[in-house]
Amino acid sequence: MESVISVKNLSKNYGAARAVNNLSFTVYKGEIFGIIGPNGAGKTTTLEILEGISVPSGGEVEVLGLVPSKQLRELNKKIGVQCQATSIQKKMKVKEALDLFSSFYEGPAQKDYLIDLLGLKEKLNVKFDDLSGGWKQRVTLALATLHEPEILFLDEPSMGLDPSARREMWSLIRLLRDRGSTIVVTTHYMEEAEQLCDRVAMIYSGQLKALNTPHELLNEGAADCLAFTSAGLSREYLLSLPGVERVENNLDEFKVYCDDQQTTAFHIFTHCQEKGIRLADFKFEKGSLDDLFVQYLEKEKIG
Ligand SMILES: Nc1ncnc2c1ncn2[C@@H]1O[C@H](COP(=O)(O)OP(=O)(O)OP(=O)(O)O)[C@@H](O)[C@H]1O
Repeated sequence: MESVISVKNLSKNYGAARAVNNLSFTVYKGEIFGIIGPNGAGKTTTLEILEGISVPSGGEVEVLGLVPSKQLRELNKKIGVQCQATSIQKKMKVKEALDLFSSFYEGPAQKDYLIDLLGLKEKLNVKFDDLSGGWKQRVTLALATLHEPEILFLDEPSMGLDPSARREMWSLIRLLRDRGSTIVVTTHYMEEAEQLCDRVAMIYSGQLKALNTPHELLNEGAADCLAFTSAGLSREYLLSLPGVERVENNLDEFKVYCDDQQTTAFHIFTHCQEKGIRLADFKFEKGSLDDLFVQYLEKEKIG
């Protein structure tokens, strides 16, 4: 596999605060690489260093064989960065924005192709500010892709989109990947990481906590859970059962994360039978990346 981004022992300090702390990873050509983490984890800072917008405090970064902080002009010809919707003039029409951005690039910009691919034809004469959130994201995606970048950087590309617009956005991102771009994407949405990304780096407090395919991350670490409703069971009782790692509840709705669903279910059923406690909507659920993420955060708090 060809490496297109190499990050070794990267750190970034803001005064005494460490936004990124000894981070190392490699991104391979043609993959959708996700960076996930809670607010303040260091996702945007990492992305900005890769894009050459921010200078690292320590470590080594190479993007397509270039050092972003020193070779920005060359890098900008090869990478695409999705800008925030707020950075486009509100009154500018979609067509005008596409023309303006195309004029920044020397080579033949693939404007017409992108208009077709992203279905922008019907919106060309609409002012940017009159577009819905989903359409704004499509336009900023097109603007970042006009020069057929080798790597496309997307910071929270589906932030604020409804579930159907989010799915459409994923399809578009996959199309761009299938056309040959490598995609680096940050996200808060674990479902997005699970559905969209080929590999995912989980970061917390600027440090890498896990890096793998979503499937392997789940196999390695995510606890499965039992979900049910019961007015007669307490959180304390459930936490006292062997093999139970965590209990989430909202009034009488419970999620019990455990290492062996069968055994834990057996304990709960036996207890409820003996005490005459009613259980409803009992389900065996697979762990998700969301669950895995909460597990990491809880371990971190305890540690
Ligand atoms: N320009 C700056 N000056 C000082 N501190 C900063 C600056 N930019 C980021 N930070 C701090 O660095 C840490 C990482 O911020 P960053 O924006 O990279 O996190 P993030 O994972 O992208 O968060 P979010 O999901 O909220 O966007 C935070 O504690 C943040 O407050």
